[in-house]
Amino acid sequence: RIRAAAEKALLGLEVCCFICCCCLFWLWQIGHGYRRRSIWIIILMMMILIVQMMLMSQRLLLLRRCSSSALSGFDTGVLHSSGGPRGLVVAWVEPPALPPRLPMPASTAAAIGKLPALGLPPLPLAPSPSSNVTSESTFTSMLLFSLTIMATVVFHWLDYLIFALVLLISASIGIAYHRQRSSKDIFLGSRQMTLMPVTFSVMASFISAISILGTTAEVYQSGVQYIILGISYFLAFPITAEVYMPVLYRNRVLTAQHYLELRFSSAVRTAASIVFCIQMFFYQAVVLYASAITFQQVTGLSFPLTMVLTGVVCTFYTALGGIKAVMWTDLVQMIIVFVAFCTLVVMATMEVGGFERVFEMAAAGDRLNFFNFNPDPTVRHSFWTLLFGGTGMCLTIYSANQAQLQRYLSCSTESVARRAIYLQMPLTFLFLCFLCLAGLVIYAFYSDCDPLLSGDIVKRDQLLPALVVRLFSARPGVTGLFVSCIFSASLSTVSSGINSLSSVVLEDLIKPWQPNLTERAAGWAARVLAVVLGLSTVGIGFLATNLPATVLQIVLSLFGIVGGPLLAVFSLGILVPWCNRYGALTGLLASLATTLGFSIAALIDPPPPDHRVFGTEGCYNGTDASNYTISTEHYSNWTVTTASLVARQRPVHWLSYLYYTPLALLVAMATGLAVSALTGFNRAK
Ligand SMILES: O=C(O)CCCC[C@@H]1SC[C@@H]2NC(=O)N[C@@H]21
Repeated sequence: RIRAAAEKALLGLEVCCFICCCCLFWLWQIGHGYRRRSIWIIILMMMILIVQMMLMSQRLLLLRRCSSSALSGFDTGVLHSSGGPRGLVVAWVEPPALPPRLPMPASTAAAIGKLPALGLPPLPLAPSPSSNVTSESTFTSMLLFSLTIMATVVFHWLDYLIFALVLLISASIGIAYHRQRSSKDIFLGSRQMTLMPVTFSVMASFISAISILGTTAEVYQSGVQYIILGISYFLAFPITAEVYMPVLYRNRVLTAQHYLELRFSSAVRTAASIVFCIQMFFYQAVVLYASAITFQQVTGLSFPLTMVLTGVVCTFYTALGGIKAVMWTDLVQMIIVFVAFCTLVVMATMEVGGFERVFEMAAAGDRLNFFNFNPDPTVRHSFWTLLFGGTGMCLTIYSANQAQLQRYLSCSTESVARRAIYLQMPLTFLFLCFLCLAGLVIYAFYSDCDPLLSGDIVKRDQLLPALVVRLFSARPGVTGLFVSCIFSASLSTVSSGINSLSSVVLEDLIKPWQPNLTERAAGWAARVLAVVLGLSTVGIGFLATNLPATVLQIVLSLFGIVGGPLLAVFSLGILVPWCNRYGALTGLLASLATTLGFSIAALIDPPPPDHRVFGTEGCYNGTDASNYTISTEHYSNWTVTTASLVARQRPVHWLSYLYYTPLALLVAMATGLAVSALTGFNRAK
């Protein structure tokens, strides 16, 4: 313990010294004429520091595991130590396997067998030390959980190499584009961007660890019907390309909100900018959180460290290179994500017995449920909610979000922007198909023992990393590939988010009050803002540890609750020529109040989960049959509550979260038109 504390203190000291040196060096460089070589020195120092942090953090965790097993009286393994290249600890050897599983008592099996017939999820396993952690779902439990698995997962040098290469590529592109001077360069790449980077950047900006972890978890727990969302792409993207994008492009604005000032008033612009900032802040935080939990699970690095690492790397290249760096790194990162993820899915499919076996298991577990035509709007996912709600959700992302609109505005011509939207459409759909396949592979692997119920993981979002660790931890390079994929997906999203946030804060919130800001000063302000906003996002990311649902559902709800009203105000501007500034402002606020009201009501009185049955028969360790009795008692309360929820008349606030955007559109249109009529339509001054 003393050694661990000393190592920690040393690491802290090292990080502080490094940051101070970098700042001093940077200031000195600015004072003495900037030289490109100096950046490489900083990058090199950073790489050394990162590798050092990784090695030290692993050593710390092994030390901690060693001391905690000694303290708890369990002597579960043997720690082999030597002065090998990895530092203090070289290997952790597990004790002999537990005695074979005993058959489950017949009475217990019968009781458990009846549960699915009642439409209820199966029995959770007996409370074990790890499943106690499951129920906590707090930041502390995440840390505890990480401690239990960290020592068993050892990142091979090849994994580190792959990962370091990915980091190096992103950072170098940032450096290559560091010469952006004005805010127009930094935010719109001087309006010279070409088809390829724009296409991949449009795709990458909203495909992060959230889509990867969340979609796979969604398919695992509720089946493949989520793929219907892909059909909504074929509605939403053409609408974006033909209706929303041209209006914004032709107005030659620097931010999307600027259009709202031209069309309505500065008050509408300011209100919309604040709403956008709130949305993006929380979104970025969840993206960082999602990649950090994967990172922690696979590499063994601590959760706070991975949060800071992700945040710092993308803040660095965003602040340095502006949108050009962001878009070119997006291109590289998206290629890495695509290739790495598809390779992994195919490899995992082979590991679990091939495509046929995956689909067989999925069919047996009722996961091949493509079509649910139930028109009830309170059904979380049905064909209709996914199609219409999904179209609305995609429109909030692709038609009314500065992060995307910035990409269209940076194109050399309108036709490039339009072609980019159409080109990324099939690619995004293809990626969704791979995500759904990955969800089915997870199901095939865990169909007889749900890892959440068995206490192997603490959140559903950890299903995919858990599978990768189980299947590939012995194969050098594969886990590195997976982490690089998650990391690249998140870097591209967070960097786009930081760049768009700083553009909105500078152009829509600061410049109207400081109109005399010179171009050079604005360029520097943009960089400082990127650093401040990037680091603040890391701070907020720590709050994301207590989320009540999967990261995907949380973020898609956020897009509906906050992005829906934003889409509504753009739609009022573009589609409703009679709407005036009063109508637009009231429409925005009324729709925001409505979506917020619905979501708060759903949080207070949540709908019952619509998950399918999870397998547990394979998890029974059989050492103590009385565990089941304890669980049955514990479970009966839950059963009664859930059964009463299922039987209850479904209230309106159980509205599917995917319908928040259509709801916002309806409310904004109605109030916007009514208020415009009352205030004399466009005659109002
Ligand atoms: O991944 C994220 O950061 C947020 C989720 C955004 C969902 C959109 S819908 C279109 C595109 N396809 C996906 O699979 N994810 C994004």
